[in-house]
Amino acid sequence: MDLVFSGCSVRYGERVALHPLDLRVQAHRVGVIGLNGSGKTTFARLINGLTLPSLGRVVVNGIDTRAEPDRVRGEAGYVFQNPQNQLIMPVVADDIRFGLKARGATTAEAEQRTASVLARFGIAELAQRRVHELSGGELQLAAMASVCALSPSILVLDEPTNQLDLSNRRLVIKAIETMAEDALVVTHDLEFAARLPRLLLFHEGRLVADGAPGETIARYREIAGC
Ligand SMILES: Nc1ncnc2c1ncn2[C@@H]1O[C@H](COP(=O)(O)OP(=O)(O)OP(=O)(O)O)[C@@H](O)[C@H]1O
Repeated sequence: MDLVFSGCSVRYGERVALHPLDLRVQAHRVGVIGLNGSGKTTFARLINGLTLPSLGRVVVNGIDTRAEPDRVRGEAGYVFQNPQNQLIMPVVADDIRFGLKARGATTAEAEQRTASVLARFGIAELAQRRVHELSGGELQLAAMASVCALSPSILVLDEPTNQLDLSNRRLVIKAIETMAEDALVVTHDLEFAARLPRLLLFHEGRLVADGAPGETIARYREIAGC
């Protein structure tokens, strides 16, 4: 991925969620850590134009998020913190097909790509399952499959291991670590963060560290006082 943030800030009324940020991220994998409310999700949402900067600009693989919102959504897929809010159809395979057809796939293409992405994430048996009956890990994998079906170059994942048991957590981490797409992961899971090559640390809406996991997590522990 090649992300360029230039003088980029986000305000919600009087509240500054992100102070002016100048940053370039050229990486295959990057993690984002920080305390609750530090600006991680705000930062992540800028990448596919879900949030637009109040000032400045964000350019993702050469695409300006404000100028070309549709293109940037195709380039960067976003997996939400609560995947049950993301899967809008009641049945897993229908949700994936729906997304593909909404982007112009024929019925045959949608069938083929749905089967292939479910197989890729090892969840072919979930095709006909009802979304609201899935476990947390199954839901997370289904949401990732649904986004990857649309062939983004970058996947932005907001707390993908949140509330997963050890076994589902391992499955989801493996899926992220082995995917060909670039991935930017917002996480409170420091064991997982430590496996990523580069971490960004946010504090009170500012980027306060950017580097290898050891030093960045150490800085985070100082900030958190533990
Ligand atoms: N839509 C919104 N309207 C008003 N304030 C918002 C909105 N979204 C976020 N904020 C505020 O912006 C700040 C940063 O929020 P953000 O969600 O980016 O933090 P975060 O680091 O992702 O937190 P968490 O770890 O709790 O998910 C917080 O003070 C939050 O209350």
